[in-house]
This record gives sequence, C-alpha cells and structure tokens, in this order.
Amino acid sequence: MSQSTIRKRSKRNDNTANNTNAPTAEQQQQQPKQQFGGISIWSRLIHRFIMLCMVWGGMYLFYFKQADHDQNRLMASVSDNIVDVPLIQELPCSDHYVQERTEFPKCAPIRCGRFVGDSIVDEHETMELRLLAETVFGISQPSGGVAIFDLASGALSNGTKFVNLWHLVKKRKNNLISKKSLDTFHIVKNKVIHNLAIQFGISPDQIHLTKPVFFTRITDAPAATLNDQYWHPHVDKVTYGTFVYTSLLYLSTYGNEFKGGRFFFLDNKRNVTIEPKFGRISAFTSSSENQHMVEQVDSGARFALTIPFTCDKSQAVNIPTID
Ligand SMILES: O=C(O)CCC(=O)C(=O)O
Ligand SMILES: [Fe+2]
Repeated sequence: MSQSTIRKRSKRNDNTANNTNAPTAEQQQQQPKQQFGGISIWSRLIHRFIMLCMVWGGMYLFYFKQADHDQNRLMASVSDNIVDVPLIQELPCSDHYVQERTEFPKCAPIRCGRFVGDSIVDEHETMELRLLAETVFGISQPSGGVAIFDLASGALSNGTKFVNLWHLVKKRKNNLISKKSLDTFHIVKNKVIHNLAIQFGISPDQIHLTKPVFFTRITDAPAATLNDQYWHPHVDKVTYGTFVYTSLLYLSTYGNEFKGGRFFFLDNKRNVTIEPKFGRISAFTSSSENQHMVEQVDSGARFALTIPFTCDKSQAVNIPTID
C-alpha cells in the first residue's frame, strides 16, 4: 500500500477520532467519492493487478514445471541411494518379443521396462572390476575417446584397431587379469541375473550371457573411429543383434569423476535420465521400448561395464578362465 494512502487513512482516522458522533449528512457528502471502505480505487486496482500477476505467475510456473516433467525425468540421480529394492519403471513390450516368447517362453520378457539398483553389487565387487578396467586400459592406447575391452573375445582397443588380450594372458605375456577379478565378474553377473528374473518374470537358468561383454572408458578425446561415436540414440537389440536384456554396472560417478556422460532413455514424450554412479546397476529389456543414448563426456574418465543377456543358447558366450 502506498504511503499517501496510509497518510490519507490516518488523516481520516484523526477526523473520526475528533468526532465522537456519527458524521452528519454534510460531512458524509464531503467524504471523497472514490473511497470504498477506506481504500482508494487506485490502491484497489494496484492490489488487483498484483493478485492477477501472482495468479498468472503461478500458472506459468506450473505449466513450465509440468512441461519439463513431461520432457525429462531424472530416474536416478547421483545423490539418490537406491538400496534394498530396485527402482522399477514398467513399459509395454515392443512386438519384437512375440516370436521370442514362443521360442523361449521362460526367458523372453513377460513384463518390459527398466530398473536401477545401488545395492545389487557391493563396493568391493565394484572396486575389483574398476581396478580390472583401469589395469587393462592402462596398456590400451585408443586413438579416440573410447577404450573398449570385451571380456568374452578379449578384444582391447589399440590405436584404431584391437589386440586380443586373452592371447597375451594365455601366453603368459602379462598377468593383467586375475582369477579374483574374473570370479568377481561371475558373482556380479549372477546377481544381475537374479534381479532380471525377479523384475521381468523369467527363469534365471534360461538366460545366457551374450557378446560383447565389455568395459568402456570414455574421455572427451575427439572420435577417431565409428566405435568412438557412442552418443547416438540406439536400440541394443538392433545394434548388437542378440541382446534381450542389457545390464550396465557403472564403475565411476557422474559429476565427481567425469562431466557429461549421463544415460538417457528416449521415451515418446520425455527423456528419462540415469546418472552413472559407482556400483549402480541399470538394467532393461533391450528392444525398442528402451531406446537410449549416452551424453557426450565433457571431461574426466567414465568407466562402465555392459553385461548383456540372450535367450538363445546358441548365442551364449563363456568367459575364459584363469587358474
Ligand atoms: O555406458 C552406458 O551407459 C551405455 C552404453 C550403451 O548404451 C551401449 O554400449 O550400447
Ligand atoms: Fe546401448
């Protein structure tokens, strides 16, 4: 309320204080005509205008929040700690599974979707696999921003090509991979299978590891090969052929060890974001209901392990053993 209004009001109060009796008809006629209940018409107009602005502002904010909510949803942020029960998003399955359901009824998904869990794999297991990745990538000199090591085939990025690490290990030319880290991998894989079976209503003994089972280290170095262009939207079943379930174990933390590099599910009306976090499992059915992409890494090094599964035993792979 303006100061002049306050002044006017106190003046009026003074007048009434002096007059103990009700105002005479003459006095009433002298009252300013533009006052209602003691507030000038201007004050009322300003008051109404402010109220209107507040209502419009509120509606505008609500609309924007709603629009943002429709376009993007942060499913799992780094500050979230998803323990005990995984966070699940169920989705209608794509038609891809129709044939798989008849061929592999205990493996093809009955329900589709995705889940995220931060306590499926423990800290020691994650650390063991992170160390494996760091050791292996220590001898890899990729030409671009992506270093890949496929645990199944042994292929390790080297320049614009690959070397076979298993050949080197078997020839005892190095001891980069220990039995302990491979045992840890199998423990992690079995934990993931257990969770996939629960979430997607399948039999744990009917899904099989398929290739490639790969570690990645992504930096901001410019792309030199097609493999380096990891940021394109894709559907894993189309890209890799045999995937029915994709699981990812993050071995480093977004915002802490690297910038950029978030994972986005590209749903019809919105993106659903997973922020990679050390020890976090993100798993999903691999068909078009889960189209996704990885944001470009701006700085630091992003480590992850992809563990994919198939229903088709003929597409299964074994990880070599070490004694
Ligand atoms: O590393 C990730 O978060 C996902 C990688 C991915 O989508 C892929 O390799 O197909
Ligand atoms: Fe993918």
